Amino acid sequence: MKSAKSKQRLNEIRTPARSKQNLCQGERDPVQVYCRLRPMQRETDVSCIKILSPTTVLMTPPSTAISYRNEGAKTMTYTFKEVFPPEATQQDVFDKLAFPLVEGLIKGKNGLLFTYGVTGSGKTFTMTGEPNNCGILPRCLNIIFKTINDLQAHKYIFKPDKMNMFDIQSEAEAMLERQQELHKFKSNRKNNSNPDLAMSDSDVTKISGVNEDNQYAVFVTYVEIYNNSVFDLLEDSPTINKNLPVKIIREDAAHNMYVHGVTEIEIKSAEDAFDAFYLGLKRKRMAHTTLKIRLVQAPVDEMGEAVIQNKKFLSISQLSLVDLAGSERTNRTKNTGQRLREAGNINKSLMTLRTCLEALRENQISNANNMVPYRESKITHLFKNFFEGEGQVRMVVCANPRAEDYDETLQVMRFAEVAAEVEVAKPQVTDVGAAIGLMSGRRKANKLFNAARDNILRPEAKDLELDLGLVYSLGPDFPSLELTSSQANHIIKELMAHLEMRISRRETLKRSKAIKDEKLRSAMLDLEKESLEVRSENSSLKGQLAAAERRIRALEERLTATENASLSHQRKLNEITEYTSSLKRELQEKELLLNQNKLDKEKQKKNLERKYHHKIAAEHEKAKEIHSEKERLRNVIEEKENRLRIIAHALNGERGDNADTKNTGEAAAQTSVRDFTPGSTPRALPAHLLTPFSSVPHTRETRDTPASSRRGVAIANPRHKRSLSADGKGWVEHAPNQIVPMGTVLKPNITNSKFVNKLTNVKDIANSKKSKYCLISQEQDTDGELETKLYKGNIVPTCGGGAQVIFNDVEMLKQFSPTRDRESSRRTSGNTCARHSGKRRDTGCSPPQTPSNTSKKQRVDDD
Ligand SMILES: Nc1ncnc2c1ncn2[C@@H]1O[C@H](COP(=O)(O)OP(=O)(O)OP(=O)(O)O)[C@@H](O)[C@H]1O
Repeated sequence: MKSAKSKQRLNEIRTPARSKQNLCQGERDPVQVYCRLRPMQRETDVSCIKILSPTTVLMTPPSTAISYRNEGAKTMTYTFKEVFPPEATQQDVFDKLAFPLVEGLIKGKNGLLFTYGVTGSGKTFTMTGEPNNCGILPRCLNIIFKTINDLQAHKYIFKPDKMNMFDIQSEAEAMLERQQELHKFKSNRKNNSNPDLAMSDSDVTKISGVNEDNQYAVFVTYVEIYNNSVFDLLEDSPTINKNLPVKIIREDAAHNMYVHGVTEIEIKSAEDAFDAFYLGLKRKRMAHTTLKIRLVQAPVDEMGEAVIQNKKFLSISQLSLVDLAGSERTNRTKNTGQRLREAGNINKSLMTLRTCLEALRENQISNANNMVPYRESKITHLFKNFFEGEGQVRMVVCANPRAEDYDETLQVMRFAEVAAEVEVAKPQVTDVGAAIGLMSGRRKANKLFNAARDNILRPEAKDLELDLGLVYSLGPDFPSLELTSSQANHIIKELMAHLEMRISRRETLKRSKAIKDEKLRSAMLDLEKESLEVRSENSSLKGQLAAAERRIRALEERLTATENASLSHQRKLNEITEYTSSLKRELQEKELLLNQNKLDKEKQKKNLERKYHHKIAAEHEKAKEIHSEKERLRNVIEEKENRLRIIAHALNGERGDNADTKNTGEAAAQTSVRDFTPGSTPRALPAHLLTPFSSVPHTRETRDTPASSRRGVAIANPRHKRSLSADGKGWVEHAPNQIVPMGTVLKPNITNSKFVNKLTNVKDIANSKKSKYCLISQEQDTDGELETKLYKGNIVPTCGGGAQVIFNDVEMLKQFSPTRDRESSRRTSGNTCARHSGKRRDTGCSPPQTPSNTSKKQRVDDD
C-alpha cells in the first residue's frame, strides 16, 4: 500500500531531466551581467573607462579610436548588475558572482557563468586566476567539496550512463569498480596536480542549508571548442598530445545538449579536481573552454544509511564555467595563418552567440517563436539548454580600460547590453525525499544511533553519557527515593505514580510494538511479494535492456559514422565552395582583363586608323597618278606601234617589189605584224631572219588549220632558235629534280655545259667560262601530261665578285596523244609549242603532220 502511494507521489515530483515541456511559463530572471575592469598596465596609459557608480561605467572614446573618427567624442554609459573596480580582489569577485551559483548547484539548480571580453582583458585571470591568487573556478571546487565533504556517496555509486544521465549502483558493484580502479591506478599513476591552485582550508567557507538526507557525488568534464570543433581535454590518452578526436554534440532524452562520449571524471576532493583541470589546461589552445561541474544527489533511505536505488530519485544539477576566447580585431593583431584562422573562428562563434541572444530577446519581447540559430556554432549549440531551459545565467564582462582596446571594448559592452535583456526561467527545486514521505533528519538520526550503538558495545559504555533521545524509553528518570521520615508517604505515592506511569507506558509500548510487529510482518510479506514481482520484472527488463542497449550501440555507431561522414562532406563542401568562389573571382578578373584588352585594342585600332587614313589617301592619289601615267604610256606605245606597222608595211612593200613570191611574203608580213599582241615588243623583222622552217610548213598548214589560215605565215623569233640554247657558249645546266627522259627527237642539246642539281657553290655561276644559265623543270599539267620548261638567262658578274642571272627566255616542251581529242588536237596542233619571253607570248608554229606521227604521242617543237 505504502509503495503504491509512494509510486504515485514519485510520478508527481519533477525529475532532474527537465524537458522543455516541463517548463512552466513561471518566473524568469534576466541574465545577470557584471563588469570587471583590469588595472592599467603602465602609469602613462590613459583610461577610457570611468566608474560612475557601483553599477555604471562611462566610456569616452580616445582620439585614436575608429568610433571617435566616425561619431566624434560621443561618450557612452553602460549599466551592469555590479562593476568590479581594478582593485577588486578575486575573493570579492567570487563572493558576488559565483558563490550564489555554487549555492544553487548544491540545491539542485543549474548555473552558467561565462567571461567575455577582448584578448588580454582578464578573462582567464578572473576564471582561473594565478598561482596563489586563484580565480572563480578553483574557488568553486574548493567550496563544493568543503560543503559536501561528509555527505559524499562512495565512489561509483553514481555512474554516468553515457547518455547524459546517471545510473545508481549497489554498494557491492561500486566497491568492485573501486578495487579495479585501485589496481589500474597503481600501474598507471599520473600526476598532473598544480598545487598552486589549491586554497588553504581556512580560506574556504561552507555553504549552509545543505540537505543532509541526500548523498552527493561530483563529476567534471572539461572541453574546448577550437575552430568550431569540440575536443575533450580530459580524454584518456598516454600523452598530452593535441591531436584529440573531435566530439559531437547531442541532445539527450530531456532535450539537454551534451558532448557525446566525453570523459566525465568523478572527483572526491578539490585536489582531484585540480589534477583533472590542470591536465586539461596543458592541452588547451586558443579556444573557448567549458569546465562543467555536475552534482548528483539522491535521498538516503528511511534508515538514513544507503542511497535509494531508484534512478527517478536522482537530482542532477550542473554549473558550467566558460572561459570564452577573446574577441579581437584581426587586422589590429596582424595575425596570419593558423592564428588568423583561429581568431576568425573565435569571432564567428562570438558573433553567433550575439545573434542567438538577440533572436532570443526578440522572441521574448514580442512573444514570437522565431528560430534561434544555436546550431550555427558549437558554443551556442552547447549552451542551448541554458537559455531554453532553466537556471541562472551570469556573465562577467572583462575590460581593459586602455585606449588601444576602446573599439573592441565598445563592441563587448554592446553585447553585454543585449545579454542583459535576455531572460531565463527560474529554476524550481523539490526535495525528493520529502516528496516521497521520508522524514527529514534521518541521516543524522542514523548517525547518532550508530554512535550510540557503538558506544554501548564498548566496555566503558557505562561511563558514557549518551544522547538516546531518539531511542525508546519508559519515561523520565526515577525520582529521588530517599525516605527522610516515616511520614514521607508522599514520596511513596510519588514513586507509585511513577511506577504506574512506567507500567502504563510499558503497556502502551508493548501494544505499539505488537501493532508495529504486525505491520512489519505484513509489510515484509508485501515486500517479499513485491520483491518477487520486481525480480521477475527485473529479469525481463534486463533482457529488454540488453537488447535495447545493443540496438542503441549499433544505432550510435551508425550515427557516429553518419555524423563523421556528414562532417567530412561539410568540410569538402566548404572547400569546394571556397575553390569555386576563388575560380569565379579568377574568371571575373580574367574577364575584366579581356575587356580591358579589347578596349585597348579598339583604341589602338582607332589611333592606327586615324594615323594611316592620310597615308592611304596619299597612296590612292599616287595610284591614280600611276594609272594616268600608264594610260599615257599606253597611248605612246600604241602610237609607236602604228608607226611600226607603217614601217613594216613599207618594208614589205619594198620586198614585194624585189622578190618573186610577192603575194606570200606580203601575207606573211601582214600576218606577223597583225599577230603581235598589243603589249609585245615591236620589232623590225628583216626578211632574212624569217626561217624556211617557220614559213614553209605554214604555207602547207594554212589549208588545214583555222589558226594558220587566220594568221598566215608564222614569224620565228630568232632569240628562240634552238641554236641559242646550244650555241656552245659555256652553259650552267641546273636541274633540281631528276629529269624524266622524254624520248623526244626535239631534245635540247646543250654542249659545253656543266650540270648541277643544287646551286650551293657560287663558283658554279661566278665562273668566267660560263655565261649562260638554264634551269630545267618538269611538272604535270592539268591533263596529266608532262611539261618540260627551260628557263634561260645570262650570267652577269657582279661588282662584289659574285654573279647574277638575268632570265630572258623560257622554252616549253609538251607532248600529248593525237587520239585524245582529234578536233581540238587538229585545231590546236599548231599551238602546242609556246614560247615566253618577258611579257610577250608567241604562238603559231605548226609542226608538220608526218606519217611517223601515227604513234600515240604527237611531237611538237616550237623552234
Ligand atoms: N584584475 C586584474 N588584476 C591584475 N592583473 C590582471 C587582472 N586582469 C588581468 N590581469 C593580467 O592581465 C594579463 C592578461 O589577462 P588574461 O590572460 O586573463 O586575459 P584574457 O582576457 O584571458 O586573454 P586571452 O583572451 O588572450 O586569453 C595577465 O597577465 C593577468 O595577470
